[in-house]
Amino acid sequence: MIKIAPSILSADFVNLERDIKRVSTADWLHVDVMDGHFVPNLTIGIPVVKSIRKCTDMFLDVHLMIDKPVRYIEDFAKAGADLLSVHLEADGPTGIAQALRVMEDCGVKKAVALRPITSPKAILPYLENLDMVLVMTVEPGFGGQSFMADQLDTISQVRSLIRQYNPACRLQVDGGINPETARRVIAAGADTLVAGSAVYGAADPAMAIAALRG
Ligand SMILES: O=C(CO)[C@@H](O)[C@H](O)COP(=O)(O)O
Ligand SMILES: [Fe+2]
Repeated sequence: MIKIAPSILSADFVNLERDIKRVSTADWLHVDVMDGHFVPNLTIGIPVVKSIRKCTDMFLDVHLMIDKPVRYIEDFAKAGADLLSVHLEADGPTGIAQALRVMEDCGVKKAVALRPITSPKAILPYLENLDMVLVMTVEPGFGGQSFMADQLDTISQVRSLIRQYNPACRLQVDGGINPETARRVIAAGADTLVAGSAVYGAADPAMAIAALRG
């Protein structure tokens, strides 16, 4: 079952509540948190997630593009995140394992994310314990970038590891997703699609969400 997660990075932040309601036909809401260190951009943090939680019942999928994320897992969980993704490049193996343990203790779903450069095999130490793997199909940091087709092979490899070690784990892709790239990533094994500009750049976001489902 394909899930669509519009990224509010492409929403109008002055009218965030209105823009969240405009994507209510989607399955999840994707929230991009950037710290200006792990990626060269600053976006939103804990207080905004807390406010979003008050204005929607949608599943909040929070993509943490921050260094040493273990420091903030509990805060994001308390703010109302349903799922947290931590980048494997954002800390050493001990820090990542700790972050996943805190997620478990807080009762949020657990995901790891991969930059395009990172080998699919890097997920192996964690895979059996994950709810989702996020494969980036652009360099993290900004919305509106072009899809990196060479990531299709990474998606296929992650899908085969998931099949082998944890078939219930979801496979999310993020970056440059539109109806055409959606078709290609689904064929490669993705089941959860993030889309920012393709949804919020459309005159009718509900139609754009339907188009992504194929
Ligand atoms: O995590 C990120 C960017 O780092 C994404 O979630 C983007 O916000 C997706 O935007 P589009 O590529 O769909 O415009
Ligand atoms: Fe994202």
